[in-house]
Amino acid sequence: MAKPPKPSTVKRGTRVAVLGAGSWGTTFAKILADGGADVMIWARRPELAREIQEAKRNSDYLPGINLPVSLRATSRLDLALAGAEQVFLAVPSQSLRETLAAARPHLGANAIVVSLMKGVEKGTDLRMSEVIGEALPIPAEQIAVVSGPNLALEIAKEQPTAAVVSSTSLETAQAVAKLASTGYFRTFVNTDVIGTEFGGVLKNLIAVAIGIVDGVGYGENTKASIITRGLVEMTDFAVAHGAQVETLSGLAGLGDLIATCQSPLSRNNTAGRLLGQGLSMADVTKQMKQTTEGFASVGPVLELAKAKGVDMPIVEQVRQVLAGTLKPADIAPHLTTDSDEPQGERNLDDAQAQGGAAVWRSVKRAFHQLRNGGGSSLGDRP
Ligand SMILES: NC(=O)c1ccc[n+]([C@@H]2O[C@H](COP(=O)([O-])OP(=O)(O)OC[C@H]3O[C@@H](n4cnc5c(N)ncnc54)[C@H](O)[C@@H]3O)[C@@H](O)[C@H]2O)c1
Ligand SMILES: O=P(O)(O)OC[C@H](O)CO
Repeated sequence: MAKPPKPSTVKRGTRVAVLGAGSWGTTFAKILADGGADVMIWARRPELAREIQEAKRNSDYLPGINLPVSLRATSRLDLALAGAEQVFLAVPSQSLRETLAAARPHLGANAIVVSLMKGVEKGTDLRMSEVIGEALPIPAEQIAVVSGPNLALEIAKEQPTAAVVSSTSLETAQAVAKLASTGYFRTFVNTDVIGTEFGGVLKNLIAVAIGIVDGVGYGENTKASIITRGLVEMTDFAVAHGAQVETLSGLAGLGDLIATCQSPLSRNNTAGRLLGQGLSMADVTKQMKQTTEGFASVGPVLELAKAKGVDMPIVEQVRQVLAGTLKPADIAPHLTTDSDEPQGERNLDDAQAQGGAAVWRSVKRAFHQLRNGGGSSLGDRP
């Protein structure tokens, strides 16, 4: 068990709101309350708000977890948002826009708005911070995102972990990180919002692939190959969209990839396993009681990849399994390439051709830094 949190007096009592009382919203509300903030969580369903407010429990999403006595809950957005200096969003990605439309009239002009979500909006292909920027009249400097190896139930049990808070404004990232830190939850900061968000989105898709091969009955070699090649896919994609290479090897990339691919607690991993066992996408969706972001993200991610000419064989095969056009057992033999010619493992020449000189320079810079043991100016830092 982690040491009890020692909240700093500076942040004690800061008013914050958490919108969304599923597994991650409730767990994050606990982190913030344990860190000393004055937290009100908004649940869409009044009966859930009542359970959290009165019993300090969320039995559907976090069975067996006692929530902090200081945590308050409501099903009224106006009450949740009144006076909130920081607002944390943890609804399913596809419902963010409607949640923001309802929240907008009650939001303070200076409030920092933080996405805890790991999805891309269908139809617009926008990241969550981009949806927030479109839907709310606030500058990018007031928007932040949190990502990392953060399986909610483990954290709710106070098993220690870490995360990254990212904002184009380092000051904003630090203000959020200060509130969202407690004895069992350590937050780092960076300014690479693109890399931090895409890390969380993309690892979900690789975790679905891992679940699929697990469900088929393949072993550790297959999974290790997919994780390793998956990280290459994630990195190529994110860098082509402007991310820093080092973010993808940090908590929001590799860290989250490991956690999600290894854990049966992961919904994406679990959903993949059901697919691998032969269930259709429709049956898996019916069976999953919680949000499986990977299913909704696969289309938008492949569209974004196509726009930048990035090859994503693993994600493409996940799409085919979801569509029912590829047998789960056939996912592994196709992992590397359509070509009969052997390729260099990192396919840097491909990355150069696909992503252009900027990608190539970025990759070379990261390797140079690694070889020289140098730190990165933009990687996760305390
Ligand atoms: N659970 C985790 O371990 C975890 C960790 C990190 C990030 N995330 C991310 O957090 C986000 C939320 O995930 P979660 O695990 O809390 O999901 P969840 O399924 O546990 O909970 C989602 C909550 O949103 C509510 N909801 C559903 N539709 C809604 C709508 N239209 N409007 C408002 N509320 C609605 C649900 O009632 C539920 O309370 C996802 O993007 C997920 O990737 C989850
Ligand atoms: O349960 P998943 O698959 O949505 O993953 C939860 C978190 O994103 C893990 O960091």
